[in-house]
Amino acid sequence: MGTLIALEGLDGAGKRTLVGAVVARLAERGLTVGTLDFPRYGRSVHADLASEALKGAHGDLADSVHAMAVMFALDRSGAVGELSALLAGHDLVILDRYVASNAAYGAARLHQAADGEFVGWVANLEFERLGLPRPDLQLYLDVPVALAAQRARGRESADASRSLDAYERDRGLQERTGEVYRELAVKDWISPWWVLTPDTDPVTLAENLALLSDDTARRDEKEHGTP
Ligand SMILES: Nc1ncnc2c1ncn2[C@@H]1O[C@H](COP(=O)(O)OP(=O)(O)O)[C@@H](O)[C@H]1O
Ligand SMILES: Cc1cn([C@H]2C[C@H](O)[C@@H](COP(=O)(O)OP(=O)(O)O)O2)c(=O)[nH]c1=O
Repeated sequence: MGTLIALEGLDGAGKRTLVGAVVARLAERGLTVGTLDFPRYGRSVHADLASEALKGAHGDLADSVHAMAVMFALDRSGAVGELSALLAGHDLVILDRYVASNAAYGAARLHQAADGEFVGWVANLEFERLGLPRPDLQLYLDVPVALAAQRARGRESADASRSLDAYERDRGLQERTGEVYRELAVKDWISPWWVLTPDTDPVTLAENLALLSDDTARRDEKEHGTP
């Protein structure tokens, strides 16, 4: 059973880039790593509907914080089998966004904090009702909003398919989302969190993740007799 790690952060924080670098370092160390990105655009009708709504389609769908969160949650629900298979076949599984994205963005839209009603509603919906696996570790890539926005804009001009959506255009929302993420990290919401800085070295991060994966494997062996 692999170690499940979720990487979180604002739009343009550099999540995708960091996952690529860390996976390469872990592979060099001989570890097997599975990856999955949420939302699963092009593979999940719920993810596509949410993305289209953020670009102005589907009437007032994007106006509803809860309806948008349900779309993203149903995308993940459709991936439960795929996640189980990834965990069964790899030492580590790294997710680019997971349940905490729903918690942070939704709470921020509602001007709530991490101890507010919305974050509890997300945990109940996704971990209890939909039965999604809890991550062993959550990483928050803590990048200043201005830097993340600059990177997201740079990506937009390099790739027309990555045009900015309603959340990415809303600087206030990005600021509040960052605050909720930091609060989730401080309270170790659902599982332990590590906060990463913009200059995080992928080599050191990979070393620490390899150590964590060893610990998890040893714990599983002790508890269940299987690595
Ligand atoms: N450490 C970094 N230094 C400079 N540019 C970066 C760094 N990380 C990412 N970028 C650039 O910033 C943009 C957004 O990065 P990306 O990994 O796609 O972010 P995210 O997945 O968090 O939205 C990309 O154009 C990427 O090349
Ligand atoms: C996965 C997920 C994303 N989001 C938000 C974060 C982003 O602003 C937006 C789109 O996700 P994102 O990963 O940024 O997709 P893109 O490749 O289009 O940049 O949806 C949620 O609100 N809840 C979720 O569960």
